[in-house]
Amino acid sequence: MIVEPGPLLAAIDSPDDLKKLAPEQLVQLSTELRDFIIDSVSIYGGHFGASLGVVELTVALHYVFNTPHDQLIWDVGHQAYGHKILTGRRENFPTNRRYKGMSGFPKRSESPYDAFGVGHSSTSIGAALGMAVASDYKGEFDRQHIAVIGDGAMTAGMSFEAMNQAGVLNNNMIVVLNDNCMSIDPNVGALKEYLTDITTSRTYNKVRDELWNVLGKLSKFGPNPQQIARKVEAAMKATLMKQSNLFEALKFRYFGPVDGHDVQHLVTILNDLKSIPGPKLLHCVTVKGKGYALAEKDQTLWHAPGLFDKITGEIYKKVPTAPQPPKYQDVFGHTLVELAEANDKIMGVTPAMPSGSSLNIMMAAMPTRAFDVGIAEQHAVTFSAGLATQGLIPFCNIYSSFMQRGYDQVVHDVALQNLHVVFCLDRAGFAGADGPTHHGCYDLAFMRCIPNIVVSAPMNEQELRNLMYTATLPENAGPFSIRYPRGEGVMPEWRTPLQRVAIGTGRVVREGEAGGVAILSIGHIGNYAVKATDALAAEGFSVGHYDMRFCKPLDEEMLRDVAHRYRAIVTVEDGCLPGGFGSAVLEFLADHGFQLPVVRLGIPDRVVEHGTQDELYKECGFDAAGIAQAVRELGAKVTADSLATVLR
Ligand SMILES: Cc1ncc(C[n+]2csc(CCOP(=O)(O)OP(=O)(O)O)c2C)c(N)n1
Ligand SMILES: CC(=O)[C@@H](O)[C@H](O)COP(=O)(O)O
Ligand SMILES: [Mg+2]
Repeated sequence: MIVEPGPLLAAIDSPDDLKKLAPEQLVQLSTELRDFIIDSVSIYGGHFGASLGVVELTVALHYVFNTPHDQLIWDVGHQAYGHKILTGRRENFPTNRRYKGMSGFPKRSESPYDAFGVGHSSTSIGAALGMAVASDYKGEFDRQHIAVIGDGAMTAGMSFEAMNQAGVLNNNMIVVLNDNCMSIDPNVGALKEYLTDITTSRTYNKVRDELWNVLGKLSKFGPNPQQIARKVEAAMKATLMKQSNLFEALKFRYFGPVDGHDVQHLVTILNDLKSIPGPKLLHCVTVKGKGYALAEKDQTLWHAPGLFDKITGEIYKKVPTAPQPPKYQDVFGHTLVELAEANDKIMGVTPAMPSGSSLNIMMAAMPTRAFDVGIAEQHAVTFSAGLATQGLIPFCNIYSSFMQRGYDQVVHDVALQNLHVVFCLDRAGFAGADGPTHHGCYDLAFMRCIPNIVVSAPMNEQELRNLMYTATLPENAGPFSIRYPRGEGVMPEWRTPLQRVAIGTGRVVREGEAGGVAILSIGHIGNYAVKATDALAAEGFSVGHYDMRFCKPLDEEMLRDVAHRYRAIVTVEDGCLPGGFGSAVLEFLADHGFQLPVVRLGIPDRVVEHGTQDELYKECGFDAAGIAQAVRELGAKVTADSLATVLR
């Protein structure tokens, strides 16, 4: 189905076309842009509420600034659909987030208007500052640098690290704070409360009105940035000094709060800000999901709802014909509550992903024992370390790719002190449509090189439950990592009794013929190996399959048996090949003098783009067909090699 743009939007192929419109037309354009986003996301999917909330901001920013010469950086980038539509990519929306199609996030290789590649949050201010400093260094003093950042993303340390530097430099940059009081779930923390206080404070509203009166009068006398800036400063000092302002304290000039849905007012303000030198912050108040009533009402559900009927609001779900396996995240959420009911030391921690991780189940059941710490992965890890020093057992649940942010804390705060923190790394392996920023490729590799830590991955729901239980036992009171992928497992009946797993032991899934090929897998991807061995068995090819379960410590006894029994090994992991599980197996074999051939299947050493998980497994050769083919080829090779040896 083709989504038809309204007449004004249809005429816009780039921001140059937008600039031909009269300011009064921007309201109509915003309506058309919003309709186009609603139509497109309902049919093709993607992130929803965030883009609806910044429609007017997007129009105003591209109307006022000379993009891409002026650099516009979207934080996270899940709100940039309007930006993509106005910058020549309207017709690409049928391919949004699809295999080989348009990325769901701004991406430098996709468009010159995408000034910075994003997906992870809280990078925009630092990137904009770097660009601003570079512009000044190169003598490009006419360039503007604009970071658009949400109130959720603002809570991260990175944002404050960047503002801390920007505040004492005089580079030309504007931070647009898009404050909708929401992260994916409701935003949390003292900063959120502070922003709400400013928004509702009478003093600030008075300041805002006075300020813009001053600016309005000044602009009649023509553009004289220094003069305007000095007068604005004086006006602000007179009023703002009466009440401290966090951003002012960081030496940003603070403007707002303003209505982020008043497009014409935004145009006026942004035009004024253009001529004020130095770091500035414009605080815009917006509504996530604006213009689609259901999305305004349940903002978490409509953050990324999947396909839906835009008239009825029905979100399409597959109707199951038989009991379905649960999502791993839900097995985590329910099992954690079950464990915590039996053990009062257990706590839960998530950096801003209560719904995505299903920690919200524990937050509802045990509000004093489960914490959303905001978008703050580093802090989530160190906070967990602090809890652990006091004898508690925190389950710190972080998406694998976001854990990249908390790596030093895992090493320095947890592992070096051998603290009992359980890391549950959700979305490990290919994330799917979110693409390379969100694929959890590296955790097996970056966890297994850390001393003291146990690195594990369950092949199914029962294994996840058992590993979680095992991780709480006193004999395992050190760092313990459990990784599992996005989506469903394989066991509709998953509420199995909790059983202890011996650390560093694998499971025999299928015995193969001696002298043949063995598959060693880790984690959920082992289920694809099961399909491969079934297919091979049907061809009369007997293959062994071992679910190794632990990447560290490896099951050395099992590896020795395998190395003696089989003539070749295929390793399979939904993680990067350099340094990952296959590498660990190779290290073991080399260290112990085994010389059998090994083929490693996993995520290659290149950027793998977005697509469904199955499309990406196939592309990288470790879907069931790819695994079976690797076994056939290796089997044929070792047979040919041994024949050649006999003949020699
Ligand atoms: C480092 C990191 N942690 C977590 C996320 C997941 N995430 C994506 S959007 C989002 C909420 C962002 O809230 P805000 O910046 O206020 O934007 P809004 O969705 O409200 O427009 C979160 C937690 C992420 N992308 N990056
Ligand atoms: C933009 C972002 O980082 C999140 O919205 C992410 O897309 C959520 O991923 P899940 O859908 O896997 O929870
Ligand atoms: Mg927000």
